[in-house]
Order: sequence, then structure tokens, then C-alpha cells
Amino acid sequence: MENIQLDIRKATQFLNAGVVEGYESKVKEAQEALENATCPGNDFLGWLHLPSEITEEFLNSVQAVANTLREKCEVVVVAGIGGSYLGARAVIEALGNSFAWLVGDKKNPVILFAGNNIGEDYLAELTAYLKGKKFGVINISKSGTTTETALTFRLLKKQCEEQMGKEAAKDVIVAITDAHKGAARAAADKEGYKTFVIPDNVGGRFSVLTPVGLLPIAVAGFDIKALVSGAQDMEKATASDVAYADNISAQYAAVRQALYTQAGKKIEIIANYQPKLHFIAEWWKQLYGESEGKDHKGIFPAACDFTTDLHSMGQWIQDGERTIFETVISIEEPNNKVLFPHDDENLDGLNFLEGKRVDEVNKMAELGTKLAHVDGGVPNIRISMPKLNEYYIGQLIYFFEKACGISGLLEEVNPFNQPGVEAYKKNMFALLNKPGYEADSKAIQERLAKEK
Ligand SMILES: O=P(O)(O)OC[C@H]1O[C@](O)(CO)[C@@H](O)[C@@H]1O
Repeated sequence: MENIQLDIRKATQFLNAGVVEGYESKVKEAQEALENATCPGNDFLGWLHLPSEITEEFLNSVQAVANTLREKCEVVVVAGIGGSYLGARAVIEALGNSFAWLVGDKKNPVILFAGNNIGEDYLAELTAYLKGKKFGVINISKSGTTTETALTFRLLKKQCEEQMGKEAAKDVIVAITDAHKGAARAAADKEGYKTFVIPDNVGGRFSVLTPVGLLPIAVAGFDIKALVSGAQDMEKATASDVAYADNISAQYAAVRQALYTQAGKKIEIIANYQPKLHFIAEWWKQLYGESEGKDHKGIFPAACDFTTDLHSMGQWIQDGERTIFETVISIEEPNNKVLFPHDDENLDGLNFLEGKRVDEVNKMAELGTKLAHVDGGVPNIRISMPKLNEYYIGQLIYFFEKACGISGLLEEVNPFNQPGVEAYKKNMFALLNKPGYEADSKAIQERLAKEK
């Protein structure tokens, strides 16, 4: 089986000759620090060899629970936020029909995502939609204390029990959480829900290949064995004994750090030419943003869907401040075939495209954009995937995770913590007078009074 490919030639032309090659020893150090667990954040390296540690037996146990939910539910709500949600959504949306929730073919339950915002209308509309439906809930929270997810779970648990009865609800509520602590664990133990554990040494944003991602993906009807097999092959392809020049995670980590430190490229735009990849970019944004944005450093991870955003952000990318580079994920062969139709009137003058595959037009849009953006001073990195399927998405996930670990260490930060996200939570709890936050509440009220 082929692997996904990385092409950095249109990025290295913005760097002095030999710069990426010059990163080899630093990359080796980073790889060794990961392998020997001597890097900062070394208690969160469970993702590193996760694919090769996954057993058939474990995947069967995830699939069995997924099958129960598939049999019993017409809708399954995945409640989680950040790393406890984005990986599952990324894979499900990339593999699913773009109009899945409208197709309603009853082959697969409708998968909905919640617990990722505090929108009152969102929750009101969700609970209204679920009224009278046979629905299940996968409650995902590593800490078990995340407000967005806990709030949503309270609402859904109550509704599920009211609609199905407490006993039947137990068969369709699954918790994925810490082995011992947190509210999600306590509720699951008390009620007797089926549970899966998020390993202590796997951070949220690296958890898609644990039940956090695997269970919802299996419930949606996708092949988790193929997904894991892709990740396993990429674990081998990016291992530290693979030659630097052939190791795509090492090369990607090095080129993006070189662009950042030596060419002033502070923003990386991940771009796709298939709208199904939108949430892959959202997952990637958290992976890189939470891993690298610290100590007042870090490439800002941004995302665009092309060609859509070429008609909105294209001007800025072509002509705005030259602080950006682009990383394009390109799918070589789409899963469907549509030909450009003939039109007798030819009012739009597009009959010259008649009979061509739509993807050929898309590929020329991609090539034309690459040339234009490179001419405009935007370095271009290209990741190509032979097909959009479970196996190659598994490869892509691990490729990005491995590169992220290396890149964060090259940047000399701890890539595996996220202390910055606590600041808003602390203020929110102080403003809401959460017990235990009395001093913070007083201080924040005084500050607000002064700022009036
Ligand atoms: O799984 P949890 O503990 O609910 O956390 C969800 C997300 O929230 C964060 O902790 C940030 O607030 C992320 O790192 C994590 O992915």
C-alpha cells in the first residue's frame, strides 16, 4: 500500500539552501527525547506508540459497543469538546456523505455533536430535535469537569431517561473518561453505564485513536481497523530510525519551523480542496495551536476551505502581509465521478470543459492557486492522500501527531500541556461565583467596577 506523500519543494525555495537539511541533528535530538521520554511533558507520550499497541481484541470491544448503539439508536449524540470531540468529527465528516443527516437511509444512526459550546439556542434546538427519537449519548471528557460537556450531558441524560426509562437509557449512554476521577466517571459508575478509559498519558488532542475517536467513528459505520492500520503504517514510516530525508513527519516539522524562524512566516494556513476535510483542519488547529502556542511563541494555525475561501480570503492570501505559508491537503482520487455537463446555450462559455471530470477542474484550480500564491510570496507545502478512506486518514492523523511532537520540541516548548486555556475558565467561574473561587470572584468584580 502506498503512503501519503509530502512535497516541500515550493516551501524550501523561500529558505536559504540547505536550511531544512541543517535541521537534521535537532530533529534527531527531538526524536530521541520523545522515544526516551526525556522531553518536557514526558508524562503525556502515550500517543507515540499508541497505534502499534492497539490490539484486535480492544478494537472488537469498541466495535461491540458501537454495534449496540447502532442497533438501538436512530440518533447518537457525541458530547465532548476540543480533543474530546474534534478527532471523531474530523474523521466522520471526512468519510461521511456531505448530506448524511438529510439522506436518512437508516443504515447508520445520525451522528450529532454537542457539548462543544454553551449556545442556549443550540441546546434548545438539539433537545427539541431529539424529542420522541430513540437516541443515545457518548459522553466524552477526560477531566470530567468541562462545563460545556457536563451541561450538555445533564440535559441529554435527563431527556434520554425520561423518554426511554432509566433502565433502557443505561444501554445507550456510554462514558469515555478518566479511569478513576471526574464527574463523568462518577456518574457512569453510579448509573452502571458502559465506559471506556482515556489513558492518563494521552492528552485530549492526541486521543483520536483511543475510544474518544474510535467509538463514535465505529458508531457512524466506519472501519476503525482500517483507520488504525493506516496509523500503524505511518508509525513505522515516521519512526526515528527512518532516514531524515524520507521521514515525512520530520521533514514537515523542520520546514515549518524553518519558515517560522528564518523567513518570518508566522501563520500556517491549512487548506483543502474537498469540503469534507473542513473538520480535519479544525482538529489540526487544536493539535498545533494547543501544542505550540505558548511562552509567547508559536505558528498561528489557520484554516481555509478552497476553492470556497479563495472567493473570500484569496485576496488576503495573494496580496496581504507576507507572514503566511500554506499547507495543502490534496486527495488524488475522489470516491465519486461527475463530469462537466454540456449546455446547448453555452451562456457561461464553459462548454470547453464539457466531459472533463469535475476533479480535473479542481486539480487545475489547486495547481493554479499554488503557482499564484508562490509567485505572491506564500510558501506551499503539499500533502497528498491517494484516496479519502479510513486507511489514509489513519496515516494522516499519525503523520500530523508525530510532526507536532517534533515541531514543538524544535520550538523549545512543552508540546503536551495547555496551561493557557485555564485563564478563561478561571474568570468564568469567578464571574459565576463557583464555590471555591470566592477570592477570584471578589477580585474580578472589583476590577470590573474600576473598568466601568
Ligand atoms: O476531555 P476534557 O477534559 O473535557 O477536555 C476537553 C478539552 O479541553 C481542554 O482541556 C482545553 O480546555 C483541551 O485540552 C481538551 O481537549
